[in-house]
Amino acid sequence: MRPSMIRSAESALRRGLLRRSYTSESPLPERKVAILGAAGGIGQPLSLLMKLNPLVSNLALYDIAGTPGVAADVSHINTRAEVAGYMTEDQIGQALEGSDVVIIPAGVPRKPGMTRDDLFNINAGIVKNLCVAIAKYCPDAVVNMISNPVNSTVPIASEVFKKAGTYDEKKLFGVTTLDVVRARTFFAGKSKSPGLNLVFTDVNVPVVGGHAGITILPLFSQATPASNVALSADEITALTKRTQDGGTEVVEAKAGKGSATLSMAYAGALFADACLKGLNGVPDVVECTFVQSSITELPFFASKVRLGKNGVEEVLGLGTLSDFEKEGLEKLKPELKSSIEKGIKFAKEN
Ligand SMILES: NC(=O)c1ccc[n+]([C@@H]2O[C@H](COP(=O)([O-])OP(=O)(O)OC[C@H]3O[C@@H](n4cnc5c(N)ncnc54)[C@H](O)[C@@H]3O)[C@@H](O)[C@H]2O)c1
Ligand SMILES: O=C(O)C[C@H](O)C(=O)O
Repeated sequence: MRPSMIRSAESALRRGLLRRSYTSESPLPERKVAILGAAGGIGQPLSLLMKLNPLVSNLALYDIAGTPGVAADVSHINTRAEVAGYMTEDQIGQALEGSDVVIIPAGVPRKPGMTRDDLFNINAGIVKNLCVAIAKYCPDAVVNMISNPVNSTVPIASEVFKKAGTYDEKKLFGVTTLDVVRARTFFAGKSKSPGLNLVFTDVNVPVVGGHAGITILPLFSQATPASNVALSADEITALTKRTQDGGTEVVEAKAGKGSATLSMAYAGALFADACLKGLNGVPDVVECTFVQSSITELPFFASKVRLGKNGVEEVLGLGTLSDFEKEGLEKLKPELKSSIEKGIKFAKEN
């Protein structure tokens, strides 16, 4: 199908989304999306948002607890996707079989005072087992890894897939979209300053590196639309720090009740939608994401990536960096390298 046909079908469906159900006459391709960890804080709103996405024809919701209720609830929404819930481990094969995209928000979230790396001991094993099942039941699927620490869970997944002989570096993505969403919001928030008038939904800011503390490097020098008033060095430093600490800001505000769930579900849905568009042949779909990369000396790195019919079509370069960003890039490398190596070591030894 031509990309223009897909775009107009999508737009027609979006316009009618809340008024009528999808009919089988639509030219959109069949696409199955599986969410692993679907009954959790992220999983539930993400399941809702994927049910609203007209590109999804089948939605498989898997969790070790609570999925029947979430699946029954979401399934009553009159949109295209057929919903099925799966709970016990012997059902994971049914959940995964035929999936085009698998989204993984399974695992424990942070509490105040913890780093994302403190989640490694529990989440590494969860992610490893889920990836073993993906390699077995849907080896060709595009994988969107949300579970933290992303800087290590993506390398774990790559090693599991290598061991199984199914690794395709074009199909494994660490989801860093929430960093981009935050950078956009905080940058556009500057419109409250005299002389700036940025519309939140028009703003874009690339965020590169990884997904933890200083490894999150927003490139405000490349923000679009460019503001007509240069931000001061102090303002850029403050915006950068707020983006890097965005997760911690939410963890502290939730005071022991978890980390970002609603904004993450929004970000996860945006990224999955971009992957589906790429698979469907829509041209010029570009998102920042943590992938196998050769744009720095590190084997995995988040940068702008062009998405296509086979997943990654092109890993785009970093562009021109300011001196402040160059310094941030050098500072983040040791931490990111050690998180990547920790994940690889775990997967090799377990
Ligand atoms: N990438 C990001 O930007 C980002 C943002 C926010 C949160 N996160 C991470 O996402 C993860 C989930 O966060 P949350 O707030 O939804 O946590 P949560 O505790 O609310 O939900 C996690 C869900 O995973 C399920 N689960 C646990 N083990 C499982 C398994 N083996 N198979 C299937 N499901 C399993 C649990 O039953 C639970 O429903 C955390 O690791 C968190 O740090 C990442
Ligand atoms: O901060 C966390 O622990 C969750 C997530 O990685 C986030 O950025 O919100």
